[in-house]
Amino acid sequence: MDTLTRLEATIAQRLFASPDESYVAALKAKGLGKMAQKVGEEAVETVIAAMSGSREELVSESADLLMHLLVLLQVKDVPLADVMAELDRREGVSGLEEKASRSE
Ligand SMILES: N=c1c2ncn([C@@H]3O[C@H](COP(=O)(O)OP(=O)(O)OP(=O)(O)O)[C@@H](O)[C@H]3O)c2ncn1[C@@H]1O[C@H](COP(=O)(O)O)[C@@H](O)[C@H]1O
Repeated sequence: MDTLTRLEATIAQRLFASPDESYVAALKAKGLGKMAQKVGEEAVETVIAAMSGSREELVSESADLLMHLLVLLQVKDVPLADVMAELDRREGVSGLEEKASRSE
């Protein structure tokens, strides 16, 4: 099982833990608005790290971003597999476009 899939399963469990014991449960208790806001904040921090931070900061902020995105997807009942399928679909589409442009 890959890291994101494992983390998705952990988050699914922790959403029902006590907010006193779990960051994920505490975030959920703050509501959808706060969960969405965190994705925005972590995205901005990732951009700042890319523009003016170290490689280490970029890795760390990217991890925060992916983790908070997984929380948001989970509470919106969107499995990570659906996002992966969309990426696979695009890869297929762009592969076809590439083939078509080569045969022109
Ligand atoms: N990967 C993470 C992870 N990445 C970041 N964070 C938390 O995300 C928060 C982000 O920090 P911020 O300074 O942006 O947020 P904050 O200090 O809480 O401030 P606010 O803006 O929310 O008020 C920190 O509190 C980190 O501890 C994470 N918390 C948990 N996980 C994973 O989620 C699993 C479940 O965690 P629990 O729910 O705590 O059991 C863990 O096993 C980990 O694998």
